[in-house]
Formats: sequence, structure tokens, C-alpha cells
Amino acid sequence: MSYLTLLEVGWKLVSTGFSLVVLYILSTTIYNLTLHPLSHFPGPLLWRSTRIPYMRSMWSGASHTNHHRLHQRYGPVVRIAPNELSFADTAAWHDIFANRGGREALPKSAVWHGAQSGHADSLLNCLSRDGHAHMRRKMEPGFTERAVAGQEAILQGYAGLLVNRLREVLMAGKGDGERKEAVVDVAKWLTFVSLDIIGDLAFGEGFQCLQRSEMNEWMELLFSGVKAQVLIATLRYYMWAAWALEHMLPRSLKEGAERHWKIVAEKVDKRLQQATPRPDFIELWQKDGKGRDGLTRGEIDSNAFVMSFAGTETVATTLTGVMHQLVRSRREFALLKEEVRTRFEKEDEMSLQELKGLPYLNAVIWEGFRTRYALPNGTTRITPPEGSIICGKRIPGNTYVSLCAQALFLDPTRFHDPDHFHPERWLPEAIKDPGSPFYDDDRNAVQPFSVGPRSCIGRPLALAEARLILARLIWAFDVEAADTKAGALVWEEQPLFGLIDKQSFEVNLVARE
Ligand code: HEM
Repeated sequence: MSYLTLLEVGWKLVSTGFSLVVLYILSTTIYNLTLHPLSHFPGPLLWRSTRIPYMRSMWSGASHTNHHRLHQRYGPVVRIAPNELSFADTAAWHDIFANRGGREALPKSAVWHGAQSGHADSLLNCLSRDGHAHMRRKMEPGFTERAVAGQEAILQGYAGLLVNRLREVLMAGKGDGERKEAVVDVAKWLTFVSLDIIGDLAFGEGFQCLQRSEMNEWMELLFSGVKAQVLIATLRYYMWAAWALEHMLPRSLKEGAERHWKIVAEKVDKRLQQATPRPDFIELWQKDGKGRDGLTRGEIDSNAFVMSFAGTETVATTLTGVMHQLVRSRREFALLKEEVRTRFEKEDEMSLQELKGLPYLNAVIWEGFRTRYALPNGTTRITPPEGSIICGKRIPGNTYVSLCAQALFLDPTRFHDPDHFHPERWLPEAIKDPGSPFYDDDRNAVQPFSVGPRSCIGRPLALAEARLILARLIWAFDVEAADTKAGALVWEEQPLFGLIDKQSFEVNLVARE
């Protein structure tokens, strides 16, 4: 065969291949818009026909604001990709995430979850229903109200350290004895304290963030790893992309991930060598000699690893969000200050038990969840092959479904004045008084810890931390808006990669008079 004939054959092959690809894309697009079982669900044309707008939205970090906008335009159910629906309806919490009337909660999908190869499952990643239930039973002793009460000294220690470190910053700040003040990045300090607490509970020692006023290098790598994992997960919607990813990931990335695991194993080793019992997770996840079953060594490593992001960023973002609201809401801030400062004369009187009973403090935290939620796009599940009923609608099998918390929590048909910070909507007065503008609010819509068998195991700890840290800060300092660029943070503009990618938020910290 001559060189020219070879070229011709080659060209024909390429053009046929190209035509086939174009044909495939065209026919799938037409199928997605017409014959696909989800074709009657509303959504923008491009989102219904290909997954590209969804991926773009995820990769740009704007998925929460985009999905929220789609719900405002199309209603409580939106088709956000050919085989995916987003819900913004209170009933969806139970229909997607809870076991109901003999029907089990919808499972997690292998796109978003599953163990890392060569490592044991963690509670968060485990895909098997039975495997998860078994592991959850073994881990629960580490997270009960009783366990948190036993961990109180650890929590108080770090909350006190946070206040003392901020007092030092204040002393070095502007002003004289009458009024000392300093601009501080609260997002950073709240991350430090939540990291140190979880470091202590998961590995037996804090990460020394508060002491050093900086993030531990390992944690920084871990957070960027989590972000990368979210972006990589979106590629798994395409089988070929998942395969290519598995085979084409640079060796350095794989080595980096293994280094993480090695550090985890070393930290767990060190903790296991401590002979004195301490009320931390590892102690409570192990067999206890009194019949309590425990995690395997591999499971301890995987779960300690997961705690370092699942239990830190969530708390830090919630508290930063609450601060962001409080500095803009003078009346609400004054009410909170009054409650905390009149109830306690001394800092050490602020026990976890006492704080649980403070109505306004708790209302502020719940309004923080509603307006500044750390997971505004929720998490994804997949319907079983036989399909499922969600919000009264029959959803075909193998459909990805999620709940857009931001759209639900800020829905004007469910909340009075939804875009503004009104802690009083959570007070017993508003709940009981038909004259209150918040009486008819759909408070059940706000489920920051999700519901059902895979709801947040760390809920009691998270609430205890949030109450304690917030109360200790409010007791010790006055906080005002800072006239800096980071002080003018627009909350909604922060990108989302699974969790809010928290930016700096500066406030003016003033010594309490
Ligand atoms: C304000 C703070 C927190 C919020 C808003 C939050 C929210 C959530 C949500 C929505 C889920 C369900 C995830 C899903 O459906 O896939 C979850 C699960 C989980 N959370 Fe939290 N969380 C917080 C704090 C914590 C803390 C402090 C810990 C532990 C120290 C923790 C550990 C976990 C774990 C291990 C799971 C997986 C549970 C399972 O699959 O059985 N979280 N969290």
C-alpha cells in the first residue's frame, strides 16, 4: 500500500470515528431530553441534556449558588444532570436519608464514597449497609452525650486556650488600658481550636495549632486533598474517566496520599502506646474486655483520618458563619451577650450542661445553621434498581438524588424573612405563640446533621463545641465588624468543594469592659 493510500485510510478512520462520536453525543442528548425516564422533570435545557453544566458548576465551586438559583426558578425538584435530581423539600430528608415504613434509606453511591484502595473502610465512606451499621455500633460509644461529658475537660482546655491566645493577641494590639483592640481572622482561630480538639480526641494529642498560631502542615495538605477528592469524584460519573483517572494519576499524587496514611498510622501507633486511659475516640472504639466489640486497627486508622476533616471544618465553618451574622446584627449580639454574661460570673462556670440550657445561645447556633450552613448542597444518594418514591414522585432506579439545603433553608415559603438572621424564630415563644411572625416557620426543614442511619455521629460533640466556644468568646470579648477587606467577606461568594472553602474573616476584637 502506498503512502498516500495509507493516509487516505487513516483519514477515513479518523473522520468515521469523529462522526460516530458526534452521532453518539447527538442521540444521547435527544434521548435525555425526550425518552429518558426523568425527561418530565424541570430544569434548564443544557443541564437536562448533558452533565457538563453540573461538572462546570462543581469545578468552579459555585454549585450551591447555582443549584439554589435553579430551585428558585424551577421549584422544589430540579433535574441538575441527565440522571440526577436535586430536591428542596422538607419531606425529602426522610424520603432520601431515613429508613421509613419497611423501606430503607437510599444508599450512598460509589461515585462519592468507598474506601481508598489498600485501606479499610471508614464510617463515612463505607458503602455496604450492613458493614456500616456494624461499624457504627462499634463507634457509637465514642460519640454519645455521656462520652462528650467525659470529654469535657479536653474541650474546656482548648476553649480556654483559644481565649488566652486571643487575649495575648489583644494585648499586643492597638489602644491603651481603657480600650484594647486588635483585628483578628476569626475563621483562622476557629479552625485552629476545632482542629486541636479533634486532634486530641482522634489521635491523643492536639495539632498545636493554637499554640503555634498556624495550621499544621499535614492538615493543610489534608484539606487540599479533600478538595481534590471532591473534584475527582465528579469524574467518576463517567466510567471511562474513572478508569483513566485510576491509571493516569501522577505517581507523586499517589505517593502523597500514601504519606498521609503513613502519618496517620504513626499518630495512631503513638496514641496506642499511651498506657493511661483517656476518654478519647480511640479508647472508646476499642474492645473493652466487658463484651464491647471494637474496631480493627485498619478501621481505627481510617476513622481517625476521617474525623480530622469531618469533625473540624464543619464546626469551624458553623462558628465562623455565626460570627459573620453576629457582627452585622447588633441587637441579636447584645441579647446573646446579656444572656451569657448575666448567667455566668466566672468563665469556669460555663459547663457543657449549663450551656445546653441557654435558650438564646442555642437559638443563635440554629439560626447560624439555617443561614450559614457548611454543606449547602447536602450529600448525594442513588435510588435502588427498583426505584423509589421521593416527595410523592416516582423516581426511577439508579438516579442520583441530593437535597439542596441552601434552597430549602432560605425558602421564603417556609420561613418568615428567610434571608435575615432572626435567632428568635427558634425560641419557645415563637414556636408556641400564633401571634409571632415565626410561628409558621418550617423548622423541621433545618436538619444540619441530616437524618437516618447515616446522620452525623458527631452531633452531640459538635453542638457542645459550638456552644462552649461561642459562649467563651462572647463572655471574654466584644466583637465588632473590622474595616478591612477580609472584614467585608460576602459569605455567599465563598466557593464550595463538598464543604464551604472558608475564606479569611476579620473582626475587631475588643477587650470586655
Ligand atoms: C456543625 C458541625 C457538623 C455538621 C454540620 C455535620 C454534618 C454532617 C452531615 C450532614 C452528615 C451526613 C453526611 C452524609 O449524608 O453523607 C455527617 C456525617 C458524619 N459526621 Fe458530621 N457534622 C458536624 C460535625 C461532626 C463532628 C464534630 C464529627 C466527629 C468528630 C463528625 C463526624 C461525622 C461522621 C463520621 C459522619 C458519617 C456518619 C455515618 O455515615 O454514619 N461530624 N455530618
